[in-house]
Amino acid sequence: MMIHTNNYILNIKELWDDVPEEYLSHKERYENAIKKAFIVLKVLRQLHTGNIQITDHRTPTNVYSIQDGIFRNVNPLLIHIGLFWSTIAAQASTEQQAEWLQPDSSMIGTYVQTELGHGSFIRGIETTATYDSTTDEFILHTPRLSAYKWWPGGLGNTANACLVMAQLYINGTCHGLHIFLAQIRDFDTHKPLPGIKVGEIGPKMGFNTADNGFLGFDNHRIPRTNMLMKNVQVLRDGTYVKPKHDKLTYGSMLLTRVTLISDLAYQLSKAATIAVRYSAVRRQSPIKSNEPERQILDFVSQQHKLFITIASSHVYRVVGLWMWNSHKRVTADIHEGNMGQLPELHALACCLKAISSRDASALVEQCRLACGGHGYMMASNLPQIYAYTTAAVTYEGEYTVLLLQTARYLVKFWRLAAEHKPLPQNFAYFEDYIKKNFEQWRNSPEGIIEGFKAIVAGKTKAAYDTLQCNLRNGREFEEAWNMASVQLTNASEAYARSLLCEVFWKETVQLSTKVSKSLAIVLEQLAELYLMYWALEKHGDLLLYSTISRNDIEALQSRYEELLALIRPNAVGLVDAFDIRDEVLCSTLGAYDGRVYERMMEEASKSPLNEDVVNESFHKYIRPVTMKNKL
Ligand SMILES: CCCCC/C=C\C/C=C\C/C=C\C/C=C\C/C=C\CC/C=C/C(=O)SCCNC(=O)CCNC(=O)[C@H](O)C(C)(C)COP(=O)(O)OP(=O)(O)OC[C@H]1O[C@@H](n2cnc3c(N)ncnc32)[C@H](O)[C@@H]1OP(=O)(O)O
Ligand SMILES: Cc1cc2nc3c(=O)[nH]c(=O)nc-3n(C[C@H](O)[C@H](O)[C@H](O)COP(=O)(O)OP(=O)(O)OC[C@H]3O[C@@H](n4cnc5c(N)ncnc54)[C@H](O)[C@@H]3O)c2cc1C
Repeated sequence: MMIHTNNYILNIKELWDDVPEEYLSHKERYENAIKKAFIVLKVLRQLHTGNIQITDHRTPTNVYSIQDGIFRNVNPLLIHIGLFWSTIAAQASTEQQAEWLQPDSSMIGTYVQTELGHGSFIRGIETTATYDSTTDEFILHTPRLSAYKWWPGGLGNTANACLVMAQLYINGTCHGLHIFLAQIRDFDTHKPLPGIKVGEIGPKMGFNTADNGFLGFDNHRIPRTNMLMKNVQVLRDGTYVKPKHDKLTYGSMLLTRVTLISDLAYQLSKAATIAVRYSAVRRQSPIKSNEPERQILDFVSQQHKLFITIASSHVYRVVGLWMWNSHKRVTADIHEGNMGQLPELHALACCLKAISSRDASALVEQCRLACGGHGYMMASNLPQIYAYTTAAVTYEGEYTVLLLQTARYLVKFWRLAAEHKPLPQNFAYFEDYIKKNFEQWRNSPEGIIEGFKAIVAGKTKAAYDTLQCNLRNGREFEEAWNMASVQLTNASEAYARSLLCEVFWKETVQLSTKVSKSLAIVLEQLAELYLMYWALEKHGDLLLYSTISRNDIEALQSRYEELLALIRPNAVGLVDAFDIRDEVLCSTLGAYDGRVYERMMEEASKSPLNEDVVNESFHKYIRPVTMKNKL
């Protein structure tokens, strides 16, 4: 059968709710989501086996975006598809993949790493996998409460298998963290297997359809061949064959951090679409008293809140793709046994994941606030997008923790520069900074990019000097590092921003040569707006570390305001171009037809509190008090 994926899915009636999910209980929400997840999984399997074929492209990307509308929250199988499968594909041996990655497999899996006691510091994970050579098995064990796995998506009720991160012990020696496939529920009855304690962790700020769970093992045995063995092996006699790089086990986190950048671009495009369309419909007060009320999008302060969101969505789309291509390149190198590019990829992924999630959650919230009171309604969908987006600041590596990883990388290059040793080309500006080879400030995108590099150099130097000073004062390295950590994270943040500006500007200039003149103008305006916005936000840093002057900053401010005016006529077109269907956007404020007030009234009529003209609580509780002396 030939189908158009979106139309096909849109026509599956059971996937679309009559009652908005906010009115369901915690349990009903999960059950509703799981019903839909398995309808979608069936479609994906049919696509995979060729039983249905598609007429549109970019599937499963299409399926991924349309699921937003289906779930309004999170697909409970997101981790099964996004992390369980992908980790097996990346870290299991060819034989294991052939066995486990069957399209009709009974396994529904999840990625089980975080514990009650440890999330960020994964070397502290306490779950153990001890090799028993007499039976050729690993024994998975949870030694204490803090070692209980806690958080994995889909673990609570859905998964019957999981990839578990545990400390590997062979003959009393700990070999560190490794990943094991463990069945946790019976495939047929779905009851937890003996020695497994599993359940759901309860309601959260968002992700309420993801049935995040807890898991404990009581000496649970799995075959030796269930350790993921592509990069590292345990042989039958207990011989441990080391990986080529000891962080290859962390590969799934690296991949998800890279993928997330694009996902956050998509979340930003949804928030921008809602807030810009609403701002074009909403009129509130005239600008001149004798004129009619104006669209709130005409207020320059409103443009300041929204156009940066449109621009940022493009930044993260472009940079997400750039990182995806780097990941592909580095992974190919790793296959060839060359690990040389891995540290750089890790450093970039860490700071870009941290900053993209922080930007995205701040900008989604800014869009919500820009919609005034109506943005506070669940029916606007902005609260859900915020709750989803802000979680990304924490999961897959907490914000500060990841920035500190990138700081290690920056400090290494600063040390080389300080010791006048050769530097790679992309850090040549460290040497320029040390030699005080400062460029004359230019009020242009290229000038701003240079300015941001000066900030990176200046902040890395400041952090490095503090570190050295702490060391000279007799502190141990780790303690000295902790004392400098505010400055270290500042340096990483600046590094991420300079990368975002440079990659976005260069890619936009390149793209502009391939599109129509009129489109090129708008794309360059957006890119320039992004750079100007951040130059103004960071003007204090530019004053400290670059050759910018007060006059330059004033000129930047004028150009920024000019750009807002230039973008204004195209604002609605720009968000329409994100091409997000109403069924996916799920917003009374952001629908394409602009019927905001009609949709709000229609949604309000779905409230169960409007089912009875007089709610029974009036008779039970209100009337006895208010009418007490009058009856
Ligand atoms: C229905 C249709 C669906 C269709 C779906 C289709 C597609 C979907 C696909 C994808 C989905 C897209 C997006 C996903 C969207 C949403 C996600 C949804 C849910 C969220 C799920 C969340 C999951 C999780 O959170 S899993 C748990 C994650 N946990 C963490 O991230 C922990 C963070 N901590 C760490 O990573 C580490 O502890 C640490 C901080 C890196 C420190 O590690 P440690 O071993 O202590 O190392 P150090 O001593 O600090 O450093 C030593 C040395 O190693 C280097 N290093 C560290 N890590 C790495 C690495 N990964 N790679 C390379 N090198 C590394 C480090 O730099 C240092 O080097 P140096 O000594 O030279 O400096
Ligand atoms: C919605 C959601 C979904 C998730 N899904 C999964 C999943 O599917 N599988 C899974 O395994 N896990 C999952 N997680 C867990 C997630 O990966 C962890 O919560 C995350 O890695 C952060 O760890 P933590 O909670 O231990 O925070 P902590 O590390 O306890 O952080 C608390 C504070 O301490 C600070 N801090 C910690 N260490 C340092 C340090 N070294 N230096 C400076 N400051 C530090 C942090 O900056 C932060 O401010 C999920 C979490 C959420 C919220």
